[in-house]
Amino acid sequence: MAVTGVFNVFSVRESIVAFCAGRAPNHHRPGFQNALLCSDEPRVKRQVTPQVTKCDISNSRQVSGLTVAAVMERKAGETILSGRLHFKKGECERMVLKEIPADNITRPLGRNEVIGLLFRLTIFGAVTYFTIKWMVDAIDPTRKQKVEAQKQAEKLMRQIGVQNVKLSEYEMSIAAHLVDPLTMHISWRDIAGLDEIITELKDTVILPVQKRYLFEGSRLLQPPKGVLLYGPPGCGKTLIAKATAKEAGFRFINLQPSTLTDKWYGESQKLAAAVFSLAIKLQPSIIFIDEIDSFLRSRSSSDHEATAMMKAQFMSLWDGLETDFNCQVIIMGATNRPQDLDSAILRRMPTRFHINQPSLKQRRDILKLILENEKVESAVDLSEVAKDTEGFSGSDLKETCRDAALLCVRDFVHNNDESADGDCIRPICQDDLQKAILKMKKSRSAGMHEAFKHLPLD
Ligand SMILES: Nc1ncnc2c1ncn2[C@@H]1O[C@H](COP(=O)(O)OP(=O)(O)OP(=O)(O)O)[C@@H](O)[C@H]1O
Repeated sequence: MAVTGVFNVFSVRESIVAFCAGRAPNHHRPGFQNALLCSDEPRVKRQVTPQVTKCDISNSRQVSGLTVAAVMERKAGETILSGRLHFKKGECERMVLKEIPADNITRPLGRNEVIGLLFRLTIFGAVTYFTIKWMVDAIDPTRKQKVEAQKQAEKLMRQIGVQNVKLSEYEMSIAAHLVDPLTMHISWRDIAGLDEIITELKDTVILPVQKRYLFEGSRLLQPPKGVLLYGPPGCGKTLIAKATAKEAGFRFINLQPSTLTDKWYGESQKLAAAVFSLAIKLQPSIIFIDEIDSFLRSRSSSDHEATAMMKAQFMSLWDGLETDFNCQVIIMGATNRPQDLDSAILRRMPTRFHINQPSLKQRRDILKLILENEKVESAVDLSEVAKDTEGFSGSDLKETCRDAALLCVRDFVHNNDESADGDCIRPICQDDLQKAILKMKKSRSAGMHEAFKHLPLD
């Protein structure tokens, strides 16, 4: 077996020693010394010349596999010999030595050497960086989720016609929550009984963005950067936010607070920053945060450090929007519990709309809208239904109408041939609506706990 090695060998005056790289000359291995001309014997000394081609090394196994940088100095300060030694078992096969002027060792590095060194360092750095990144990616439990989000985001960006906008990895994961305007069919027409709020929203939020030229000269008349919709559940807050985005032509980022809670330290802050940078890149845009109280509730000492930092960062990024007068990004929050919101957040949401339980007239309007395209008997008195649905939210009214319509289908299925034409389903009558109202009242009074009491727990 041939053993190839490059060795450091140097002589101090008349004695020649060999050493492994990184070892002091006098700490070399004995075997190495024997093999590598590291003796004061005249025979060996003679061999350390460029002319020597053969050398007996009985102990070569000790250096097997060792590669050592080689410098050989015959007489201190005079000439330096460097060479590559090739060993076969037991003997030195070839020894090529060439003379290097001593200056070459002490002179500063040349331009090409520096470039070469930098090149090697760059390659080494890049390889290290990508290896570490690959390892971190491999052990990241949310990686699959991130890849999915990225694909979804790319698809949505194409759908909303956003091109040539470069997004970071974090912005991509937020972009997955963009709402495709094509799938957003909500308009003002789909909201009943909230005309006053809609008019106010149009004037305070949409107008300053749509007719910017009217407001350009004034800092006072800028669109609000924060809008809060508050009121009981199911009364149309989300509906209003979506319709605002649709009617104003804003891009709509439906931000789920859970998106910002990442296991990895520091990731949440990067994601929070990405929400704002993405919204700015896509402006005019609305960042909609449903149940904003769950995310930006009053800060307390029991808050996790990462959560507290993320909240603080969210607020400071929000302030950034406030100071940029050309920025067309609005944060719209919806909550059922405004009292739980952090006061610093409330201050940033000066434009507030209270969307309360619908009044009698509002309920009538909502019922009319919900049943607009359904088959309803002409004798149905919606005012009567509105009276009987005191305390119902818009969502309850919708559910009631759905139940009434289902009663018609059920009747049809039980009393008729299923293969018959769907046109035979009878229209909704007053009685259906009354039954549905009763059912809804029952489930409302029972409450959630009662409703789930009898469900098995597993
Ligand atoms: N004013 C309304 N006009 C028409 N439909 C309404 C109205 N209010 C509520 N609805 C119906 O109720 C559903 C739920 O409304 P929405 O999601 O906007 O309520 P929300 O106030 O955001 O509720 P939550 O606080 O639980 O999120 C809507 O999809 C819609 O069908």
